[in-house]
This record gives sequence, C-alpha cells and structure tokens, in this order.
Amino acid sequence: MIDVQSVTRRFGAHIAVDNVSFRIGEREVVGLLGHNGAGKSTMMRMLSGYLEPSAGVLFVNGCDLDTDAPVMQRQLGYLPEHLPVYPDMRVAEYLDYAAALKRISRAARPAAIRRVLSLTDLGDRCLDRIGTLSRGLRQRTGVAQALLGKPRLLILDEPTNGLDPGQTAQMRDLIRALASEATVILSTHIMQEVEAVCERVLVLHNGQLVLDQHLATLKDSHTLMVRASGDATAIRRTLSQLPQVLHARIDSTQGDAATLRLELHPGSERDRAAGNISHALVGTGARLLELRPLLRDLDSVLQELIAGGPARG
Ligand SMILES: Nc1ncnc2c1ncn2[C@@H]1O[C@H](COP(=O)(O)OP(=O)(O)OP(=O)(O)O)[C@@H](O)[C@H]1O
Repeated sequence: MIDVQSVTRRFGAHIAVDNVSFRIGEREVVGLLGHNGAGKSTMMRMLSGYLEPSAGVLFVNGCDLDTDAPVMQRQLGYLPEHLPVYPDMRVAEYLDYAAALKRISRAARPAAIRRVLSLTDLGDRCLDRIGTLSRGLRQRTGVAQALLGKPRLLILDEPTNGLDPGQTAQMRDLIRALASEATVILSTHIMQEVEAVCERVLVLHNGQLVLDQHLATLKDSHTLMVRASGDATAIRRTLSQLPQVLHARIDSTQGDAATLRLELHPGSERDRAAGNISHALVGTGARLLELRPLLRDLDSVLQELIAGGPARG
C-alpha cells in the first residue's frame, strides 16, 4: 500500500527528513513517533501528497506521488497538524465543502456527512460555526472531514491533540474500529496512544528513521521473571545452567520465596525456556509460584533508543 524509498526533505539548509525508507501494508496501524521537530509532520505531508520530497520517491496505492498525487488524495483521509480554519462556516457546511473537494457526488453527500458526524459524535453540533467550537470539537471536525468517503488510507497527525481524556478514549476506540477497513498512520508523542492503537512503530530522530519494529517485539525484553519457593542460591545455579538462559539473578527474597530475573539468549524460544524452567525447578525440589515475561515500557525503550542505547534495532 505504501512504499517510501530514500525520501529526503530539505527546508533551505535544514534537513527535516533524511533518506527515509519504509513500506506499510494494507490495514496496518502504524505509529510515527519522535520528539518535537523529528520530522513526523513533514513525513506525513509528503505521504499525503501535499509536500514534495527534495529527493526519493513515494508510492501510495500504486500511485507515484510525484505524478498522481490528486488520484491518491481521493482515497485518502488526512488530518493535518494545523487544520485549515474556516471560522464562519458551520460544521455541516464545512463537511459538505470537504466532501465536494473529495468529489463525493452531491446526491451522496448528505449520507456521507451524517455518517462521519455520527462516527465523531458531532451530530448535535453540525449547525455550530467552527469559530465557536472548543479546540477538542474542532479537532473532531477535522477527523470527521478525514473520514469522508470511507478512505482506504488514513493519515492522522496528532489525532488526540486538544481532546480531554474522555474524548481521547473515544478517539482511540474510533481509530481501532477504522483500522479494520483502512490502513492508518498516526503521529503522536504520547506513548499510551501508540500502545493503545498501533501494532507497529516507526521512530524518527533528527529526520532519520531510527527504528521500524512491531510493538510486541519492541516491548519484549527477553527477560523472564520467576518466583519460586526453595533455596534461592540453588535455584539460581540450576536455572543459570539452562541452555536458553544467558544470565540469572536473584532480585529479592521474601520468606522462603525468591524472585529471580532470567535474561534469555536472543532468539531462544520463550515457551521452551518456560518448560525447561518448571521442569528444572521440580528437579531441585523447589515450587514454582509465578513465571512471566517482563515487558519493557515503550517510553524507556524510546529514551534508550534516542540516547543510542540498547534498544537500537
Ligand atoms: N515549512 C517549513 N519551513 C522551514 N522549516 C520547516 C518547515 N516545516 C518543518 N520545518 C522544520 O523541519 C523540522 C521537522 O519539522 P516537523 O514539523 O516535521 O517535526 P515534527 O516531528 O512533526 O514536530 P512536532 O512534534 O513538534 O509537530 C523542524 O526543525 C521544523 O522546524
């Protein structure tokens, strides 16, 4: 669906996006992450065909954006970082105008507008003038225009910007629901947002793509937490001899129960390791109380990554 090849965008001497390549398949939900100024909005503007790259090529739905951007834009739902403001237009009028731009026929527009008003819960505000809306309601109006015409690709730049916690939760539910019908790329710097809706993350740092990975892989620390009752030192010695275990360390002891952290060899099968651990513990006469993978928190993974630490991958 999306193929970005060696794309660079300069603004004068400044390189906002630096030789970035990635592919995104149908119905993936991908988070584009990075600090302020990392190049996320510039990347999204190029993906939506509204900004030309200085070098490289972008294909979306088989369209080369260099020549066919208007064709692609008819199948695109785009929420830009800065929505164009039409303060005097009423919400429904604005959506009608946006539907016309998307070439939705006059006859089909009322139903299309009703659909997006309902999806974004804006039905009772459709006659309000945009200039009188709160920031959150204006954001929902922007999302409503993005959803017109059931786009196959949604590009959402900070979709929950300005929303209160209840509206944020609603928006995340909506994005998850939309993902069954469309490919979704969203930019954010809110990690909970990514964890809530994305299956894959792309991280930009100083315009460069420093990570492209599935969230599950990213959060997997290759570390197991084991709690067992018995002689902690003997348990540690036994477990550290298992073929999948790189390193075993006693984290804490409480009564006759010990908590250990087992770092597994990268690439070793966790299920097999778990089987071996329980088997080995029975052999030592210890009792297994708990065994679970330790997941890394996305925020610290990104901090490590940007500092050039262990998560770089
Ligand atoms: N039109 C422009 N003219 C000059 N510089 C620009 C322009 N647009 C973006 N930049 C610069 O390019 C860099 C990347 O900006 P961009 O808006 O893509 O970052 P971002 O990751 O979206 O940041 P934020 O999270 O703050 O929105 C920044 O240094 C920005 O100042």
